[in-house]
Amino acid sequence: MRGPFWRSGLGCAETCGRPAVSLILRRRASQFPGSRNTLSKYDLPSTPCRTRFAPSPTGYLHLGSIRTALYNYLLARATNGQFVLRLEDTDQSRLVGDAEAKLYEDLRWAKLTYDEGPDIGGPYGPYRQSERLPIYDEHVNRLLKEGKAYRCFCTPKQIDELNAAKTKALEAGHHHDDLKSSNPCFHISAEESEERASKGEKYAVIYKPSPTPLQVDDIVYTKFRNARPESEFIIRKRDGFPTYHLANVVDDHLMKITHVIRGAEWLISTPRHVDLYRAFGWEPPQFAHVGLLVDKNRQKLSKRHDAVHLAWYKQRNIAPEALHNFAALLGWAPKARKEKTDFMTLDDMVNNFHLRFTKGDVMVNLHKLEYLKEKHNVHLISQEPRDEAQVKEYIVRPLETALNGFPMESNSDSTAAVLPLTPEMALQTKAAYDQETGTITDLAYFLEAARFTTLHLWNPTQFVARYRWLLWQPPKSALEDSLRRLVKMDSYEGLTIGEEFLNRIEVVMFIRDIMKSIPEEKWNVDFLSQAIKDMNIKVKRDKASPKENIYSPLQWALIASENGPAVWEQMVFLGREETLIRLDHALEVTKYFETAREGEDIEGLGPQSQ
Ligand SMILES: Nc1ncnc2c1ncn2[C@@H]1O[C@H](COP(=O)(O)OP(=O)(O)OP(=O)(O)O)[C@@H](O)[C@H]1O
Repeated sequence: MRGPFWRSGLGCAETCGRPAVSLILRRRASQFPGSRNTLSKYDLPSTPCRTRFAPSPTGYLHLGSIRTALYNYLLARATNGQFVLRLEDTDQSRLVGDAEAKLYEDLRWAKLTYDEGPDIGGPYGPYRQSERLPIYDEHVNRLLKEGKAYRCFCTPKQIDELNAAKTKALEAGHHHDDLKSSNPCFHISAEESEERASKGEKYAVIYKPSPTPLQVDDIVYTKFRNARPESEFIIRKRDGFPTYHLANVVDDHLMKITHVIRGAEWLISTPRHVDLYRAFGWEPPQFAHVGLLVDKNRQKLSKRHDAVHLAWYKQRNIAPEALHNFAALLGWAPKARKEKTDFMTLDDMVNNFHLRFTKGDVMVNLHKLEYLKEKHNVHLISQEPRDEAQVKEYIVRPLETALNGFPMESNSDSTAAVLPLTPEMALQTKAAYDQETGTITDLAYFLEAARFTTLHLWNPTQFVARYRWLLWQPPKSALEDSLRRLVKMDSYEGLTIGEEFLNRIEVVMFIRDIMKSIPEEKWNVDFLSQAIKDMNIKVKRDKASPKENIYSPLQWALIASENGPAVWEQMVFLGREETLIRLDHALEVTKYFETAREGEDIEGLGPQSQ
């Protein structure tokens, strides 16, 4: 439905007064006049602030709205003030059934506790706008009585016709301002207007704005004014509900809100709000219009555009604390340099809060979320005392789920086994992870692996998949598979297959023999790294083959992969006993394949494992 001509064309002004974002997004921050910051505005007020988060229940919370909620929460907490939740449910046509219940659930999950709200009440309730209609009526009547607004009895059809006429007139060269009050209802006398309303005729109420553009003092955008005076705008719709413009002004005033932190899509409408404050003779609150969070197409994250809601983050096991850091840092940063690199708790944020927000849209990059998730994990692990419930929820449980997705091979597994798995080979596994119950029995073991592997715990599935051979499963079937592939090749990296087999057998035997001579007490990173480097020099000197380093065959023998953490780190992690078992096993299995290959019993090497 198109709106009447006297509306400025701002979004769904015809239904609720909420702006269409695309219009606003095209207007970049740098285009806003008077955008120089003044420092004092960034400091926190010395008196308690009352802030509010006022979503509409027309969908679920997303990153953009939760960040706004967080900033308001932080300001209230940082000044010992109050954080108010208000439900802006005046756009009845867009209500989503379970949005309100979900809002409470999401805010609880996000740990953004509010002091007053629709579900808990408070001294300035009700906090659901649909329950405040008499309050808005009272204020609309006041503006009508004072001649600052007038009733429009036009039907939607008439409004469409008026709009069409206005478009035509503009096309014919008439100036926008000349047509401002060409609404016929503007000229209806106060008596007639009263009478028609009292007879039950449906009407909207239109505000007559100030003839000169008004200035907004904004913390982020400093002094802002629109180039033109405001067009007339609706403050009460034909269905009796107020538009956003009226409701937010009346509510913020009556609820004694001192600071309004909201998305920059509202900046352009704020002169209207300031105009209304003036009309009522009220002092406006302090505004801070924060940059919009946008996706890679520069589209505002919004319910209208199906931005991913909080459930997405919950499903990915993102802790609220990680989300706080992620959301807060999109357009704000703590003052102290050191803290920028640290993981912040909600309390840290409260203690470091200030009002210096960045201007302009902020594009959301989810990679940073992974980084913060990892930081949160590190925070959980290193915290003293540890919050065991959180460690369980965000580290242990996801790891167990990942581990259970990769069941350990058993001796009776006939799909891969050529050589029997000795019981000792499952040594590490049994100690750290109980496959029977699917639970981790030694978390420290996994944390240690996460410490020295490059792939951290933020993605446990990848972590476990990549390091399963190192973590809890000897690389038996993987070694066999790689050899099975090798015997079917003609050559391997410049060597014949026979030379490659010989090379592996020689190198692994050489390493194994030296490793066996290293006692337990010298089994540490320093000693092993030196020993392995020395071995490598020796092999390079003695062997004239192109495969003159020991790292690749060694990695392969230990974890059936040529990539991984430094081999000495792996050896220390596995321990002396397990390392020697693995080297023995790699040697045995390579010899076995070499014998079969020489006897050309390639097909008899057993079925391929998955
Ligand atoms: N992408 C965003 N960036 C910054 N602030 C946002 C963003 N989305 C919402 N907000 C702010 O969060 C608060 C609540 O938003 P609201 O419930 O209207 O969500 P919305 O997604 O903007 O909804 P709609 O799609 O209906 O416009 C408002 O102050 C709004 O300015």
